[in-house]
Parts: sequence; structure tokens; C-alpha cells
Amino acid sequence: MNSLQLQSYHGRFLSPPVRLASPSASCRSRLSRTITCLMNMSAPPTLRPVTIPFSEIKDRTADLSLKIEEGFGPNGLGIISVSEVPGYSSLRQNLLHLSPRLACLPEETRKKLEDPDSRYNFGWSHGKEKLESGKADMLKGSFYANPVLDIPTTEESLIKRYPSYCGSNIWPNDSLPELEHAFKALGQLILDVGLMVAYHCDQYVRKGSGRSKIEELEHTLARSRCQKGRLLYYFPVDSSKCNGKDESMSSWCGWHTDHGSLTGLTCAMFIKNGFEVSCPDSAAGLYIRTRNGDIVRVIYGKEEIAYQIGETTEILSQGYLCATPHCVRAPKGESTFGIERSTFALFMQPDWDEKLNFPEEVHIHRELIASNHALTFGEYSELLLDKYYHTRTWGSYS
Ligand SMILES: O=C(O)CCC(=O)C(=O)O
Ligand SMILES: [Fe+2]
Repeated sequence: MNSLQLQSYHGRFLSPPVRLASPSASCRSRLSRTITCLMNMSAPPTLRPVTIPFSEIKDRTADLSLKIEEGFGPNGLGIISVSEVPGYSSLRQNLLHLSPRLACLPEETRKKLEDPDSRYNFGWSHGKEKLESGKADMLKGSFYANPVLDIPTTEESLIKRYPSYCGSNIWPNDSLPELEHAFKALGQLILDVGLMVAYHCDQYVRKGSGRSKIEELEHTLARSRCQKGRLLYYFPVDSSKCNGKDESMSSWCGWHTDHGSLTGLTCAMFIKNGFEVSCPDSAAGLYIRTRNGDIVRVIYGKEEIAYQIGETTEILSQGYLCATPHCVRAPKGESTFGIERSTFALFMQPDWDEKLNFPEEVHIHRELIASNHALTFGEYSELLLDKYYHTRTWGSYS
């Protein structure tokens, strides 16, 4: 089993997950009935998350607390998927096909899409984040934008104070004009479905915690101006800095927890020579550390949107829902040379002004933030960026 290290990851950092009370026997048997274990021996098992059809998640009268418990509860994987979302499949295809095109734009074109002032949290970002080794991450490129608001605020003091959220989107209007529409359409859909997931999470927390007054995830996210989409492009295996000898699970993307509230994820697309292919290495892809401490590979269908919990939900739910540690393993072996990976993450996050009270029972970033301390989400994010993200020396931000 991999020992997890505290790691910086573009403002989304790994912290030791909080252990809650051990799961009941009934939870355990329910989980083992519903999880399909496809592979087991020395390698970590491959599991499917609990899947909730769109018709159920959109139903505000449905009681989905058992399914939310299976996915996000003390014995769950920390990830669920939503299936049969109308219109989703073509929006995913449209956007994921654009990431290789973006990544192979001429260097000076990509440079114009960079935004050092936001520490590369808007527009194109490549080689600006640190890997677990501390070296610059050349393995993937990212394109960041707020899919809902092009200009979240015009207030200069806010833009200075919270540049990673209050800055403006940068679209490649001349070089890849299709990107803006494709990015916004998919981001908005994942957000709409994510708010439905958030509603059912609130119901689950209210019921299970016995607290009538909770910080509602759904409303916190619905009023936020901080949604952030990330289109990820993992460079072909042989042309990246990866020498192919990296056996670790986190060879493409290091272990971390996302620091927002809820992350929506598409099923990744593998591409070779411009064509979609299936990945020849079945060990490649997304890995998760469950709240029981097990490391598992997680798979879900192309037609499904996956959602996992971020740190801010752990803080606002007072540890009732826990952030999900995850990483991505690169494919290995000669047959995988030339394979690129494209995927999209939507980080649903509170507004920069939203107050976070750090409760006693949550141990996230204790080295930085004392318990019973309160910070806004904007302050929390910038604090983490200050500590772990050393771009002030690279960019014009000073
Ligand atoms: O590439 C992936 O599948 C996950 C990416 C991720 O975890 C992130 O961007 O925070
Ligand atoms: Fe992540």
C-alpha cells in the first residue's frame, strides 16, 4: 500500500483523511453487494462506484440517503457516478477532443493564454505545478476557466486579493474558437447535476448527523461565483518527461485531495494519432484511497459523470463527509507509447466570501489553520497557494 505524502497540487492538496467511527456490519455487507470487484491479487482491486440514474438524482422527493452513504459514507469509495444525463455524452466528446488540439498550438499562442497573475489558475498552465518529487510537472497541460462567469467581479481590490478566482477567463478566440462554447456547455451541465448531488448530500448529512441546522452544500454552491473547470491533457507517454520507469500509482497525477467542495469528473478519453482508443494498460487511470484506507482503481462508464468530495465539504459538514484522496497512474509498456489522455474536472467551490469555520474534528491543514478558526474560502485558497505553490517567482504576481 502506498504511503501518502502531503503534496501540493495546483491548490488541491493531500491531507490525511479523517477517520470516522468504524462502519456498521450492515453497511459493510451492503457495500460488498454493490461493489463489483473486477480484479484482485497483488494489484489494487478495480471497483465501480455506486451509480445513481439522472431520473433519481433530479427527484427532490426521493430518499437517496442509502446510496449517498454507500458512495460517500464511512465505508464508501468517496466517489459516486450519475448515469443517463440527457445531452451529456456529446458535450463530453466535443470538449475532450479539443484538449490535444489546444496542447499542440504553437508555443507563442499558448503563452498568450497564460495568466501568471492568477498563478496560472486561468487559461493555459503547463510546467507550473510541482510533482511529488518537487520537480515541475511537465506530464500534463491544463486549461482553467470559470464556466459560468467570464468576469466574476470588476472590483480591483478583490482581483488583487483573490486572483485565482476573481480574475477573468481567457479564451483562445482566434486559435481554437470552439473551446469556449464546448467548455461552458459541459461545465454548466456538470454543475447542474452536481447541485442535485449536493442536495441529496445535504439530506444525508441532516438525517445522519441529527443536526437540523447544517451548512447546506447545495445553496453554498448555487450562490458561488468560484466554479472552476479544468480541461486536462496528459502528454503522450513517450514524449513526456516520464521515463517509463515510474512504477508508482501516482505517475501521471500525484496523490491529493481537491480543496473545493465537490468535484465533477468525466471518464477520461485516451487518444492515439488523433483517434479515440481504449487504453491497453488496464492498471492505468484514477486511483482512490477509501476512508477505510484501501487503495483501489476506480472505473466508470463514458456516459457517467463522477463526483467526489473535496476538503471544503469536509470542513462545512464538520467531518461528516470526507475529502477523497486520489491520483492518476500513467499507462506502461510499449503498446501504450503515443497514448494521450484527455479529461475534464469541474471544481465546485464556495464563493470567495463564504466563511469556513474549521471544526475541532477536522484535521485538514492543521499546520496552517488552527481548529475553531474561521477563514473565507478565498483566504483559505490563497493561503494554500502561498504555502505550496511557488509561482510568485515565475510570474508577475508580487
Ligand atoms: O485526471 C484525472 O482523472 C483527475 C484530475 C484531478 O484529480 C484534478 O485535476 O484535481
Ligand atoms: Fe483532483
